[in-house]
Amino acid sequence: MSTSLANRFRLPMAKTLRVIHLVFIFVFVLITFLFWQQGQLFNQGYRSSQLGHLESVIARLESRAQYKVDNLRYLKRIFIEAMDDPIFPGSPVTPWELNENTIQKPLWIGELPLPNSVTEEEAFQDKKSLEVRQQLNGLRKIRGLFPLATGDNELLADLYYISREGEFIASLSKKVNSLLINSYNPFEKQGSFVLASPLLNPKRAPFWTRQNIVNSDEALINAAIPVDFGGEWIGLLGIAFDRQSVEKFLASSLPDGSRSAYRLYDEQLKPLTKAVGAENNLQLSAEQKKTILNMLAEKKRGTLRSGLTFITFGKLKGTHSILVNTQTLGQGLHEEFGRFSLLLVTMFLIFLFFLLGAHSIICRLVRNMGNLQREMQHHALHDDLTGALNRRGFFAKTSQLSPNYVDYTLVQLDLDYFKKVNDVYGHLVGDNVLIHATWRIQQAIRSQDVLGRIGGEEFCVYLPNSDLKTGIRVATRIKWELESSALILENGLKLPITASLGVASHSEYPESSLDQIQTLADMRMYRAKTRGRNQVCWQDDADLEA
Ligand SMILES: Nc1nc2c(ncn2[C@@H]2O[C@H](COP(=O)(O)OP(=O)(O)OP(=O)(O)O)[C@@H](O)[C@H]2O)c(=O)[nH]1
Repeated sequence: MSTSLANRFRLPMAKTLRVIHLVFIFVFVLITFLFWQQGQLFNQGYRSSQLGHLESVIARLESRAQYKVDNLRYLKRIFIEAMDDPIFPGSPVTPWELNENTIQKPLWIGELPLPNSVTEEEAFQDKKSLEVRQQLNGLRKIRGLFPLATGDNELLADLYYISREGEFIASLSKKVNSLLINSYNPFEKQGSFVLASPLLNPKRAPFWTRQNIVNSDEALINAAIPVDFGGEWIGLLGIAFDRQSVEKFLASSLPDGSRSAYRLYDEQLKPLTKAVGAENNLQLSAEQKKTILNMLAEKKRGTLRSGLTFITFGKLKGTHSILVNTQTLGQGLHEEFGRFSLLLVTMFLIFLFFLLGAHSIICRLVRNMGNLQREMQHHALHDDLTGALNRRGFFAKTSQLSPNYVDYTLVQLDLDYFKKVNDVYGHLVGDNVLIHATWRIQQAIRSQDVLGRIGGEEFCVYLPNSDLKTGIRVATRIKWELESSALILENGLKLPITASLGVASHSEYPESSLDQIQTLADMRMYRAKTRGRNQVCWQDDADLEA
């Protein structure tokens, strides 16, 4: 089919496909936007739910911390009252309390490596011995309360008292004692003691401190309250938490069924505990720490998405610590928001699958329809036997071409004695002669020339940009091509093929239409027949008679 004819059918199909692509792109963008919007809502919901969890843990931690501080206040009162308690007036300090081997005992008296510390012997020989005894009375009284503080309430387990002069340290457990001693740094003069001074703490309020433990990464968290007696600051009453007890404390504050990992950090984001809750060994990177600290400088709580991990963080009041919650994608998917998000993603994928499927089916249908249409068009314009243009196709094509070419020439040709071929050898051989003749004619013409089978054994060749002379030359070449190539039959017999040709050119009658030129060529072809066949005729009767 010629390109212009083919284009007539290709263009609408390309246009239809373009419209289909656009419609599908529009649907895809619209639905993706709706899913994205829904995803944003889920995201916001997830953020606030994570913040809500964090808030609840922070609230529990703060209330537990407050509870401990309230108890410290209460114990301080008992302690001071007990110092004046006449129950043990002037009672001697029993030797086991002074013996260093008694360190295993719940109430241990030892010596902190304070500069200018007073030795035990000195403490009980000079005037200070009374004061020491008074303090021991107070501690005995508090110790009397220890049995009441068993079970879940571990408040008193890590309770300690340090006299201001560092003469003794006393607590329930040997572990806390040794941690306190190890965390003590005489050169820094102990943060707790500085913060307990009346100058820095005129209200004598409880406070929290963090002490590094020498030769380890661990730290001790202290809730402490200054103790004053007789108008003088005499020591510190406190509760010490080592890492395990802080972790226990944190774990007991987590909401039931939490799928997140919580970790407590100090103000510089140095970890105070291991991760507690759902297993998650995430280490905050330097970049993440920087971002979190920057965000915390502006507000108390925040969230951060880091890869597949979601981080929520918030400051704790009073304790100078930061609680960080991390949730991995896997952990999040077990929660309600995670399940909804998974459902949303699955629905989107299903939608995408169906959209792509529908798009491919519709495009295939349109292409098939286009191909079918092209095939039908091809059949409508072409001869099935020879593949050349049929009468309709030939005139459709040449009438399209002729306005572009001022001069054109037509060669009309008719095979000679074709009826005989059919009659003698049968129609099949007749068909083969037609196919063979078409092929031979095509050998004799140029690619821009148009060949059509316009009747049974009748052909017409359109020669664009050609005058009569050229037409005669081409017609003679066709005649020669046909007569010089007989069809070889199955039995080896050579079947000669000849044709009578009539040539007419538009240049002869410039005012004539294509139909008129074709009629003229046809008349000349008949003249060639009557003059004996197998010849080219380009003249009219008048010319011949002349
Ligand atoms: N095998 C075959 N024969 C065809 C086809 N189309 C037309 N014919 C036959 O072609 C023959 C044409 O015969 P005529 O018009 O008498 O022409 P002719 O026998 O070639 O004689 P002249 O043209 O005078 O030389 C007829 O017998 C048609 O049946 C075709 O597609 N296949």
